[in-house]
Amino acid sequence: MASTFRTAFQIERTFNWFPGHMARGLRDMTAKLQTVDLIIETRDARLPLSSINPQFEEFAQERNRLIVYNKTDLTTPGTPARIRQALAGVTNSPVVFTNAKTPRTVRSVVSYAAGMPNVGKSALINALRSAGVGRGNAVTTGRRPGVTQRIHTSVKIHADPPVYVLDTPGLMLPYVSDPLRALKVALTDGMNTEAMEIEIVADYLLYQLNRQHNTDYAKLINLEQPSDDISEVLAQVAKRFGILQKGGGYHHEEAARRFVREFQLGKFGHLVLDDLDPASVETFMADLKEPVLSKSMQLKEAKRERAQKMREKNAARKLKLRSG
Ligand SMILES: Nc1nc2c(ncn2[C@@H]2O[C@H](COP(=O)(O)OP(=O)(O)OP(=O)(O)O)[C@@H](O)[C@H]2O)c(=O)[nH]1
Repeated sequence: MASTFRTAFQIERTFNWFPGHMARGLRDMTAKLQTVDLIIETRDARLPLSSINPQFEEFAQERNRLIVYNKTDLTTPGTPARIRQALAGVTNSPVVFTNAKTPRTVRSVVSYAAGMPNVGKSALINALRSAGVGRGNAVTTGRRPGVTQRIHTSVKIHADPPVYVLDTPGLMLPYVSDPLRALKVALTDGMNTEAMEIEIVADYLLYQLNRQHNTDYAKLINLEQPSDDISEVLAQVAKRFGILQKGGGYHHEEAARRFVREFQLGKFGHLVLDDLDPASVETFMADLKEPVLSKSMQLKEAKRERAQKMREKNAARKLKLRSG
C-alpha cells in the first residue's frame, strides 16, 4: 500500500567503476576537443542530472556546446518539458531531445558527441549519418557500457556543407561519492554491475518503482499487491521465473539480477530516476562543483568512512551492553 512505502533509501557504501580506457579517454578527449567547433554532449533522459559528468562539465561549459538528452522513448510523458524547466537558469547551452532509434528525431543535431557510458552516443552518430547522408551504421553500439574505448576517426553526417563527427568513449567518474547516483547509473545500464551487490541495486529499483507509483511489476511477478520488502519481491521473482533452489529457498543474486533485467528490458514501464524539483537541481549542481577526488583522496575518504562505521558499531554495542 502506498502509505507504507519508504520515503528515502538508506545506503552506507559507495560503488565505483572506472576501467583504464576511461582515464585514457578523458586525457585524449581534453586534447581533441580543442580542435572541434561544437561539442555535442549526450546524456540519458532517464538521468537528467546523474548523467552529467562533472569532470567533463569543467571544460565543456566554457565551450560551444549542444546538450542532447537521448533515450527519450524510455522516459515518462512530459519529461522533456520538465528537464527543460529544471535546467533553465542552470546552463546556457542549448538542449535538444532525441531517440536515436528514430533517425528523424536527430536531424537538428550536428557535429561532435561526448558523455557518460551507454547514454547512446554511438547510436546517435549512426542516426545522424542515416538522417544526413542516408548511409548505414559507421560505429558500433552495444547493450553494455564501455563498448567505445577510444576516439574514432571522423564520420561524415552531412554533405553540403560537409560535417564530420567523432565518437568518444563514455566516461564515468574515478570516484562516485554519492551511492544513489551509482545505483541510478547501474539501473540504466551505464555501469558494470558485476562489482556491485545486485540485491542493493534491486532494492533501489523497488524503492523507485513504488515511490513513483509504477507498480506494474506486482502483476508481472504474480504478487497480490505491491510490496516494499525486497525479500518478499525477490522470492516471488524466483517463483515466477523458476529460479528456486532444490530443497527450498531461492538464489537471491540470480533473482535480483532477473528483477533488474526485467526493468531494463522495459517490462515494468518507464521511469525518470532523478528528482527535478528546484531544490534537488540546486543541490545537485552545487555538488557538481566539488572537486573530483584523486586516488589518494579516495583511499583516505574510504578509510574515514570505515573508521566512522566502526565508531558507530562500538557505540551501539556499548549501549546494548549497558541497557541489558
Ligand atoms: N530505446 C533506446 N535505446 C537506445 C537509444 N540510443 C541508444 N540506445 C541503445 O542503448 C545502448 C547503448 O548505445 P551506444 O550508442 O552503444 O552507447 P554509447 O554512449 O556509445 O556507449 P559507450 O560505448 O559506453 O560510450 C545500445 O543498446 C543502443 O541500441 C535511444 O534513443 N532509445
